[in-house]
Amino acid sequence: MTATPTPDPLAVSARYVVIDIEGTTSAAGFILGDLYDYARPRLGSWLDDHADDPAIAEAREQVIHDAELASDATTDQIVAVLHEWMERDVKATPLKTVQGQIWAEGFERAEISSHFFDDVIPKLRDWYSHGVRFAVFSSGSVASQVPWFRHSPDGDLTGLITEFFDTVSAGPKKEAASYQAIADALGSTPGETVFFTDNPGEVAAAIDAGWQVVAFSREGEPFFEADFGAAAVVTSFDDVEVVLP
Ligand SMILES: CSCCC(=O)C(=O)COP(=O)(O)O
Ligand SMILES: [Mg+2]
Repeated sequence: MTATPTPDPLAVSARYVVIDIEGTTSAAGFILGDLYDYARPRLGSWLDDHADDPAIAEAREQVIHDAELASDATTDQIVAVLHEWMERDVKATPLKTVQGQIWAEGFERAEISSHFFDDVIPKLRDWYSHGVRFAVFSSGSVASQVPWFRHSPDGDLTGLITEFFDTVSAGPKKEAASYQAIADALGSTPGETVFFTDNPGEVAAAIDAGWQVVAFSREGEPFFEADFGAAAVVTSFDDVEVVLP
């Protein structure tokens, strides 16, 4: 019997691997299920109880602006917009700010936990042990990214992550300038930095910034078998081998 040859892993030479979360390290269904279900009924009271927090006040103003609500819009009106964005998984920064604070409290209370595909954590640990360093760039706010990695099913992973970036600290994920800002913050060059993501728009922006990109096409995820343009496409972290330059 002839054995089916195992394709060689995709070889990537990089100092920094910057990772997206939803669709790349973790299932969209888990985030849109467990996490969204946790946030949805808590949005209104969170907005009211934290009205003095400048980040929440700004989020409120941004929703009013983006959804063209009246300047004196009620909390219920704002929550209706947030619910509608959640329905469509719109990656709007004000939504991510409010969700992120709610989730951070949920993780702290052990009422929610995170999810990683089986192939992810062993590879993060292996590459880290060989000197590769990691950063996160997600639409989810840094306030939620940190506990997401701290409360993984395999323990605290935050020691593996050099820095966390979101759309507030780095900028929109579909703009090349955001990737330049991240490389600058990491003290890395675009050429020695690789972005792992599932989103074709993010693939294009990172390539525009001169980064290496690995596109994740995972079965069951929103961008499975999408057109990833010039990027190398894989289905799992097991399909990749990252080595230092
Ligand atoms: C930190 S868990 C919540 C992640 C989230 O809200 C999100 O929108 C993730 O989107 P990504 O940019 O990682 O695809
Ligand atoms: Mg994603």
